[in-house]
Amino acid sequence: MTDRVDVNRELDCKLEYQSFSLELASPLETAAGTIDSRDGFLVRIVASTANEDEQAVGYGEATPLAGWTESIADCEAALERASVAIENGPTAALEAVEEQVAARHAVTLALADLRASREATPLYRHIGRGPMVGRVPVNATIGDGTPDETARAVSEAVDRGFDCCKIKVGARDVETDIERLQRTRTAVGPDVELRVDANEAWTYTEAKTALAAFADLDVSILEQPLPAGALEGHAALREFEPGEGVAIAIDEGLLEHGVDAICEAGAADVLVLKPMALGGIDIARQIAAWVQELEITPIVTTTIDGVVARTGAVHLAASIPNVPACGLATASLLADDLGRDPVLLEKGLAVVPQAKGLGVEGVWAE
Ligand SMILES: O=C(O)CCC(=O)C1=CC=C[C@@H](O)[C@@H]1C(=O)O
Ligand SMILES: [Mg+2]
Repeated sequence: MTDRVDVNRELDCKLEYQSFSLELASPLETAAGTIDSRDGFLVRIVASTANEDEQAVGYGEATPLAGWTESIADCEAALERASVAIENGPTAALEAVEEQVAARHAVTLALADLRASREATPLYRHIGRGPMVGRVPVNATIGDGTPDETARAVSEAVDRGFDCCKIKVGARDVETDIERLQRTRTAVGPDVELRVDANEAWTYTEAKTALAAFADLDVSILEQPLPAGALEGHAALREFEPGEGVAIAIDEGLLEHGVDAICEAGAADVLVLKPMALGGIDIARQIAAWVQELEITPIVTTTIDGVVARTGAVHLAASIPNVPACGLATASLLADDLGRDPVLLEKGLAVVPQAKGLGVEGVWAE
């Protein structure tokens, strides 16, 4: 992506940030704990350009998540440094947030939004230079629950038009998780794609038990069954015959090991890309292009973010050729948001904004 290098086009940039706190509509229960609110920073970069009458604005979002990114305090300190450094141009601002992934996500997104807006191009075409894309497929995200609650939640998502659902597992014993998936498969029939995400909860033995049962239930993807460190274990699960047909996805492990080590170990069929945790949509996009060449499938997900980061992730997904259903339908998990959502959901598809830049408006509190 050109943005990683050519960052000094704007003159007289100003970077400001505002803090926010968003409650979830109902807490998302996972094996790694409960997510009940999302606190972070909305970033705005305003640039004057060589043409004196012209002013361009870009928005970014830094929404740290414990265990995935820097802390809120470190994120704020990085944004504060960037707000000073930007007097010396965008490169200096980027250097100030280089080590803090959520802060870097916000600054790079704001710059990309600003530049795409000035080009009068939707963000996904600015970053990908690819064809027009109208929609990207998305999955519903279903938290932990009893077998009954799970079957009901998935059925409701299917009624809302989703044909792919990702279910959180690993918070209960493996037998109960298998029962949850059995009950769900019976309720929704064979045509709905079911994925599961264990968030590192299982031992190798537990993962094998689950995998064999999930193969019988036509589960398509098992995400991060083992601790992030267990690359060899994930590689062995890919070869485990009773689990054939279930793809193994790495999520947390990508942050710990990087792409090279995962490929070398043969640990993944699928990589989950969270731009907030990776340091920006530019980095996530580079990883997507790289792993597609190695026949690993990239999937984009949010970290349950506000509308600015979520829409950035939708543009990222739209810039990746043949991307499968992505974890981008997370707006409804929030009770409140930073502004109006420009991304409509239609029958399990996110409608990609075609306005210039991100296409997010009215988020800045004056
Ligand atoms: O992928 C999705 O459907 C939505 C995003 C999602 O599941 C997650 C977001 C943030 C933290 C995690 O618990 C979780 C994940 O592990 O993928
Ligand atoms: Mg995951």
